[in-house]
Amino acid sequence: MKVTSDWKKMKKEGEKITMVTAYDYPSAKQSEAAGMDTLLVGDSLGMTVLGYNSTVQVTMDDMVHHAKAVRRGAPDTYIVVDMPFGTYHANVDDGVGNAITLYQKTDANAIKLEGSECIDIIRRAVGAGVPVVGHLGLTPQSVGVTGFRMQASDEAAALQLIEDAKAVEAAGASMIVLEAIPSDLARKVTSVLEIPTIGIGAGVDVDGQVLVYHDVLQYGSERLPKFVRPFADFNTTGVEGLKSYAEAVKAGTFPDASTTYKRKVFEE
Ligand SMILES: Nc1nc(=O)c2c([nH]1)NC[C@@H]1CN(c3ccc(C(=O)N[C@@H](CCC(=O)O)C(=O)O)cc3)CN21
Ligand SMILES: CC(C)C(=O)C(=O)O
Ligand SMILES: [Mg+2]
Repeated sequence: MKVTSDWKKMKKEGEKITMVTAYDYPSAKQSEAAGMDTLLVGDSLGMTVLGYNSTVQVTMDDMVHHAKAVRRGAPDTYIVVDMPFGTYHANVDDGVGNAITLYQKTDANAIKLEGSECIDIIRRAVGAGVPVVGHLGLTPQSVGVTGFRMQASDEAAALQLIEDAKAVEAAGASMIVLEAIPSDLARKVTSVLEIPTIGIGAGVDVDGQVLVYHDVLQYGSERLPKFVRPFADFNTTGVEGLKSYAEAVKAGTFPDASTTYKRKVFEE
């Protein structure tokens, strides 16, 4: 299993970092079997597995519940877990307390929080021994303010994002997720930081990539963000499998001898 200090080393050696979200025992098991460098228990689980229209409804209890299942499915993989909306903005003390609670209850390797408002929380959480991952650009917990669209598209916003990234690094973060930003900005941020950048909709000139499990496999998610390339089609194969099952039941061909207990309990 990777440890927090490996991320900077991989960046230095130019080895790309692979990350995918995982939300439960089977997605974690598959991702570990696929050899992912790291898993993200993303608050996107609110949308992909709970059916909400944003991540804003996701609670601390939801994150703990799912992250514990992911740890059971991927005991030997570095796991990052998202701090959910509303658990780190009221004040610094509660934010640090919630970071510690989430880390301790889930046995994750790091927590992730969105934006540059929370520099003090990052510094104190890292000081308390909790590895932290930052997240800049499109920060979905602010969907009501920004919408789900590309961020930092003018020069002033791009320069601000570079300053924010430096501040997140200086506060002690060990990686930064860059979501939905122009690729030349992502390249610039990547070149000025020592910690790796993990892109999602940030182009190829970053230190690693993350995608949502359900987008990679086309599992339930219908409208894919622009930056997704699907690598399998479980929407099709899954529905085909279920249809075949229903047809076999209707036709009386399932169950058959091989799926039926043979023991007789009544005299003929
Ligand atoms: N399944 C899934 N995949 C994700 O990558 C993801 C989630 N869910 N939920 C949380 C956020 C939301 N994300 C998104 C969603 C859409 C765009 C997107 O490509 N939007 C279009 C249109 C935006 C508009 O309305 O103008 C774009 O071209 O930017 C980007 C990120 C990324 N995250
Ligand atoms: C898309 C990634 C970066 C995320 O934060 C999530 O899945 O919640
Ligand atoms: Mg998230």
